[in-house]
Amino acid sequence: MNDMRIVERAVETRNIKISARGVQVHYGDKHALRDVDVDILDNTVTAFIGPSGCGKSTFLRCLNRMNDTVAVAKVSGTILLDGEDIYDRRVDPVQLRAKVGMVFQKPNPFPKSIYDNVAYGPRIHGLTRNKAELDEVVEASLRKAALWNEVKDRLQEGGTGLSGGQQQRLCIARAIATSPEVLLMDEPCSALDPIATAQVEELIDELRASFSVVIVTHSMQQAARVSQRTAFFHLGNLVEYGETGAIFTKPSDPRTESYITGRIG
Ligand SMILES: Nc1ncnc2c1ncn2[C@@H]1O[C@H](COP(=O)(O)OP(=O)(O)OP(=O)(O)O)[C@@H](O)[C@H]1O
Repeated sequence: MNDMRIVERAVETRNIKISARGVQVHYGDKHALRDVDVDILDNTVTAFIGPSGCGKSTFLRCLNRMNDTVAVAKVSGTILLDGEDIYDRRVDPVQLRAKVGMVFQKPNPFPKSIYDNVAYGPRIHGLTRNKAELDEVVEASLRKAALWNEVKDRLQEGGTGLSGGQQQRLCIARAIATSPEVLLMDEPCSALDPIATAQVEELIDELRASFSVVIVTHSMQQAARVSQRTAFFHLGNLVEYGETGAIFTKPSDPRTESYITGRIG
């Protein structure tokens, strides 16, 4: 019986990709995030939900040190990626962001060709040795992002000339071209129509085979459709975290229940 418990614990430990403890964020005097503890699992889609201003994006941005770029932001606590402290002085945030990629709310392709958008990360991180290898990475990333068939004959055309949904898939291809271990998505479908949204949701489900995906969403239907784990934030606190099905069907905190039934929002 004891042996059994040891085996179960070992499996759980191996599956933790990011472990956050006591994370606090201040923007000047504003205490935006309070004492957040959470373990994010590998090969899992984790959704962050909660009312506007509750700190979802703030916490997401802690996970690849994007808050470093906000002068007034002060982050404390511990965040481990595979057991390594990402806020350790020796960690280069640019290298970290290649491992923990990010896709933003509004598609933001660079004013470069479709090819160069995807090749950008592998080039700056020196991930390929020659043009043939780079071509392979570009093609593989565009295929994973379900965009290859639509753009393969116009790779030298500008990325900004694509439709909104295609641009967002191009940004996903750009983010996955550096072979990240975690992909952070901040409301990735909010600028997309229902068809493009469905394509990106399908893609998210496929991407979890390769890495851990964390998505901030205002849509509870989307959280229920794409995620296996859900974290509910309220007024800077992580109120409840667990299996998505359980959070939506039998939340344990009354604040979660009020939010998912539409009483607070
Ligand atoms: N750069 C900033 N400077 C000052 N305050 C900020 C900054 N970014 C966020 N905040 C504040 O921190 C709190 C949390 O914001 P955050 O963007 O994380 O919330 P959110 O849950 O993602 O909201 P939304 O769903 O509206 O995007 C809010 O009160 C917000 O006003």
